Amino acid sequence: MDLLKLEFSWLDAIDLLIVIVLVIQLYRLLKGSLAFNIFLGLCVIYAIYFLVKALHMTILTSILQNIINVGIIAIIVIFQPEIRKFLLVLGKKTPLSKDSFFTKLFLPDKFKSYKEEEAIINEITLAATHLAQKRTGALIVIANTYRVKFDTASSINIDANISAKLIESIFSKESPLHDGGLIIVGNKMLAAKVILPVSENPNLPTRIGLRHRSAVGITEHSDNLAIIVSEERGTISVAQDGVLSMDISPEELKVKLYEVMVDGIS
Ligand SMILES: Nc1ncnc2c1ncn2[C@@H]1O[C@H](COP(=O)(O)OP(=O)(O)OP(=O)(O)O)[C@@H](O)[C@H]1O
Repeated sequence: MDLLKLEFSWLDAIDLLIVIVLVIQLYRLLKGSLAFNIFLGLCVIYAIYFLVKALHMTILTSILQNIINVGIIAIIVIFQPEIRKFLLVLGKKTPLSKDSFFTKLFLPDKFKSYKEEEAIINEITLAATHLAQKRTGALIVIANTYRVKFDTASSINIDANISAKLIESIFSKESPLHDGGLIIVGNKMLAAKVILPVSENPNLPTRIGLRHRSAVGITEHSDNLAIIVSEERGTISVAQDGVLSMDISPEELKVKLYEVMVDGIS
């Protein structure tokens, strides 16, 4: 009997832990995005529903019950990109995902490739630092998958190795490729002059323009990291998960790039 009780309490603890982890993941995913406000609105509706139910207010309870029933479908439609991303994050943390501890343990040759990634990180950081010093605007997207979707109508395919000098020349004001974003996937620069989706998040600072807004936009529904060099202020910023971290140092940029390109954290 006691054993049964113990088992129950363990299960309860695990249950609670899983719920906490899921809520934290959900919070991290939605933080700073428009969906976060919708999420808060839904929490308020749920809270009111439980309150009126506890108070036995039958009419209000049945109205809210109906709203919640329809709301499940609405949630799936509204949060479709977030749900997709949430599942992606969960998949990444499984023991068989490509960046997991177990995979690295049994596939030690993954470690060998870090040298190449370190070199790439240094090149990108160097380029961003030089561009910031020269107050040359730039927008670089580090995409985590080859399936990255971007508008190809105006973009130019490059498929080149990553080098600081090439990145700097792409964004130099005389270059025909300097407008728009540069897409990097793995160890290649895939395309330049890419038009990115502009974020409609009303919580972004009003002083930022389209370069920063489109950097946020491309990270809102995908696993990308976007690096922005401000032409106006000569500073480096990054966008990730729809959140903009402004005016970071080259060292901080390096850490971000490590997280994305080596640790596979996003
Ligand atoms: N949708 C877009 N996708 C990619 N790049 C864009 C997009 N819209 C604008 N840009 C780039 O941003 C440049 C304009 O930047 P703008 O001054 O509006 O932004 P900002 O965030 O204030 O940046 P900065 O601090 O460098 O001035 C354009 O010349 C173009 O290169």
